[in-house]
Amino acid sequence: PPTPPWWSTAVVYQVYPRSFADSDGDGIGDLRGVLSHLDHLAALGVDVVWLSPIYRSPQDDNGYDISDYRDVDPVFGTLADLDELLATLHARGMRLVMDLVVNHTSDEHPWFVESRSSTTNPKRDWYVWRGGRDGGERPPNNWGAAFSGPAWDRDTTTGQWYLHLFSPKQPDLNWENPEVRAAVHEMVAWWLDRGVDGFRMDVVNFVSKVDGLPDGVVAPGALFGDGAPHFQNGPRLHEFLHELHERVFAGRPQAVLTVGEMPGVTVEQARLLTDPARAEVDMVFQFEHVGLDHGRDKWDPRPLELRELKANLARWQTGLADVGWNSLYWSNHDQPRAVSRFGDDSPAHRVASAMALGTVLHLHRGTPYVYQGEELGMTNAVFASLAEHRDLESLNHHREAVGAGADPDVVLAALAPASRDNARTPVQWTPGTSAGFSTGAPWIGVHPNHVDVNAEAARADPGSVFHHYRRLVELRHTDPVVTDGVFALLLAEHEQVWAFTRTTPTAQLLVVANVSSAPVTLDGAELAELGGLGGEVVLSSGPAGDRPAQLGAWEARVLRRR
Ligand SMILES: O=C(CO[C@H]1O[C@H](CO)[C@@H](O)[C@H](O)[C@H]1O)[C@@H](O)[C@H](O)[C@H](O)CO
Repeated sequence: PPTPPWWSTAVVYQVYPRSFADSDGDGIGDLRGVLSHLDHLAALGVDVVWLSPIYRSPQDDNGYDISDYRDVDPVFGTLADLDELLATLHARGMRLVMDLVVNHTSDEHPWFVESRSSTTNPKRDWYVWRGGRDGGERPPNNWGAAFSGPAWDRDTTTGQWYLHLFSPKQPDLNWENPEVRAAVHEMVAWWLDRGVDGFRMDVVNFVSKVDGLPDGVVAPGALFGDGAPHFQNGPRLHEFLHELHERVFAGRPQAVLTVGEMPGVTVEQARLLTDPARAEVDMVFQFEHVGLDHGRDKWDPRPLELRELKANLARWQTGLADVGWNSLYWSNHDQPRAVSRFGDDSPAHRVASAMALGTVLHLHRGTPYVYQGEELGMTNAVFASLAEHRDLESLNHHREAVGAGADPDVVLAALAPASRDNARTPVQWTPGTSAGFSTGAPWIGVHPNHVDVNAEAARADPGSVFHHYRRLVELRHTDPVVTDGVFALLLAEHEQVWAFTRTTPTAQLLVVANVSSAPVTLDGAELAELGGLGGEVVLSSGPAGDRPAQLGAWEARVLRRR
């Protein structure tokens, strides 16, 4: 059988540089800050660092708006710092995955500066320009942007409209133009020549838009049409990804990891996108499981049903069992903190629930991604005012909702569980000032619970979330069942227990976790379905001792069956 790709046994750690560690006291994390904490990552045992954008950027969307792809923004450091980080990671046997943001650039990127300068500029067609409706007075279609408002802005220079699925300072590139794709290929090759080991591709399934850019459906009460059906997973996506693979990744000395961030991608599409025979991407970030607690939208929460969550991840497991590969994540810089959203972040259950969530996710089949601070059980922010928020998505939503007549306090309350700022508070290294993140004033508030929740305390406590995650990483590195075992969900209807097996021809692991804050006793039928709770305990977050049918609150066990 073909040798499995290196990343099939890897665990990826996501660094959001702005909030990881600040080395120069300006209150903003930077590359030397990452360098100064590599011991932490090495102790955790992770194999790959995914670095959110550090490129030159006006920072309208914290770096996801790039004005120079081949340089590092001074707020994060220099190219030399990045080269040093890359060399140091490699020397420690770790790899570096960069963020590739090429659905759009910054409006301050020279490409766009040229493109907007005149309708005859050679780079005009590098972006998506249209005349507009009603003699140019109204946008070309009714699409809304991801960060509120219309997806089009009218440019004063030529009076034409340009498309921006995100902020007006993030104009979409026109991937229909082969010059654009060639420029992207060259830039990606430039980074690979510098030795980077892969790319997380930002909203890469948005690059192919449907011809004619038709209007979207306007949901009841919505201000704009939903353009997603016309720009997600578009008609030429597979072609563009395969071309990028063939032109840039194929035949490289280093085996490159590629993961496509793909809101709206389905299992069926992922079977094609991640099929090695099709040479498109290695894995995708799907969004279904991080949308189960959304009502109308992310600001309209609805209760999360465990059965739905289990069933969703199981569907991706079985869907990619014979072809392709899954990525596994609870959170990232766009999602609330895992323990607050899926666990119980009260002092009584924070540690156990963080461990249980880590256990069930890391024992699924696929490549796990750990978001900075998840290994410490960091929790959602506790902002008391709008002034403490920083993320344009949250601030724009508040302005738009209040502008449409909503009560400001009600909207502020809706930000609390869902805002991306929850993931962006500084990493808590110590119980000291600013949690050891910076000697200056942090760009966003440090969580007050850092006095207890911090890396220093976690590293010193063998029973901490940190050491549980370290053991999960170790298990993935040492036990082939974790990478290869066929997944089978058990007790699918149980409202508290998440149980499944991973089976190879010669071995089997049973994973069983109580993902609730109340103890649970399994009845005879349930125990029978599990084949009992016996077996060698490979990993457990609960108290030792033989309790054949009980699981404490948030208790997780990994048992070797054979
Ligand atoms: O799907 C995306 C794309 O995110 C990527 O693309 C965005 C634009 O580059 C960027 O803001 C994000 O940080 C990056 O991860 C998010 O916008 C998501 O829908 C939203 O944040 C959930 O509320």
